[in-house]
Amino acid sequence: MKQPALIMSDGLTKAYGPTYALRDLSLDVRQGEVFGLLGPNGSGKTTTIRLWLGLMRPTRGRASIFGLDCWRGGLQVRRLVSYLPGELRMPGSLSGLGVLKFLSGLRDGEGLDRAAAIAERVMKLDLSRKVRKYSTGMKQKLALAQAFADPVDVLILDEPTSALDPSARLDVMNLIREAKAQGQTVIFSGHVLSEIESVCDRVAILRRGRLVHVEDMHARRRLRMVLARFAGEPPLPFPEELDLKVRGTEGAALLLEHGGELGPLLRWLATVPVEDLAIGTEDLHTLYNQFHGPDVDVAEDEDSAR
Ligand SMILES: Nc1ncnc2c1ncn2[C@@H]1O[C@H](COP(=O)(O)OP(=O)(O)OP(=O)(O)O)[C@@H](O)[C@H]1O
Repeated sequence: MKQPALIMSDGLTKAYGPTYALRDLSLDVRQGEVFGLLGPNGSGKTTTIRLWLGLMRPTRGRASIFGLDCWRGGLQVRRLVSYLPGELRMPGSLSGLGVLKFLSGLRDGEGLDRAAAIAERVMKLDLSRKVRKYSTGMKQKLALAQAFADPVDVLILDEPTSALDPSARLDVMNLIREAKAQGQTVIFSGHVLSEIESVCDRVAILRRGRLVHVEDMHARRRLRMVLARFAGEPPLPFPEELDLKVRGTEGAALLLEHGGELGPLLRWLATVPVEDLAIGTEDLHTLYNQFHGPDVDVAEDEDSAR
């Protein structure tokens, strides 16, 4: 069953003079899902997040979260949502624990024990050290510990792993899975496709301020790519019940997309003259490259805001 929409955006637009940072975003995020925002630098991810948090006023359109208008109800929205900004500023004179006390104090101290536990046990931080002596990655870990501990239903994380080493990245993916298991909705932006692939329920791809694609990752994980070289002509048309489509050719082989069950496909393959066969999955890179690969013509996006 589809979850109800938690965040609704309708024609959401932000322009700076003649430049669109975001244009006509109509997109819903459902309650309880892990939602990824993907796109190259400057594609509008942070703008989307800041509009959803009511940190800036839309030029046109609107967004709501929990039914509250994100801009007019911004203060309330920010009480209900935990936000990890892409650029962190922390008072360097405080210790790690001091920062957690300060941040959790904004929510009446709730979440401090959990934040300290995540920071020490998962992120392996020394909370007695002054934050000015923390590395960039350590500061990001500290802020993440607080974000995951906040007693809220929604987490919005702007590039949460940008400064982290590979093992800390895995820890963050596990914390996102735990958050989802507890019923929280998690939205995060990023550039590491494998991370997004591993945890997201759905992914939105942005290009130059426009939403160009939304992918259901569950359907994608079920999708199989079949590379088959047939003796003679390929046995077209394929039986309808197989859910098999031709994606293209690779040399003498056909590249097929298969969305159905494996059993019927294998049984059918045993009845046709296949000379060579490979079955695999398709990673998110292939999809991303359809919108951002070297062959993509972006000239059609070059509109002015006026
Ligand atoms: N204050 C501003 N004034 C003018 N243009 C801005 C301003 N803030 C953002 N922009 C522009 O809006 C566009 C979208 O920026 P945004 O920060 O949303 O991108 P992003 O996808 O988050 O990028 P990154 O991956 O680098 O964080 C960019 O072209 C950027 O230059």
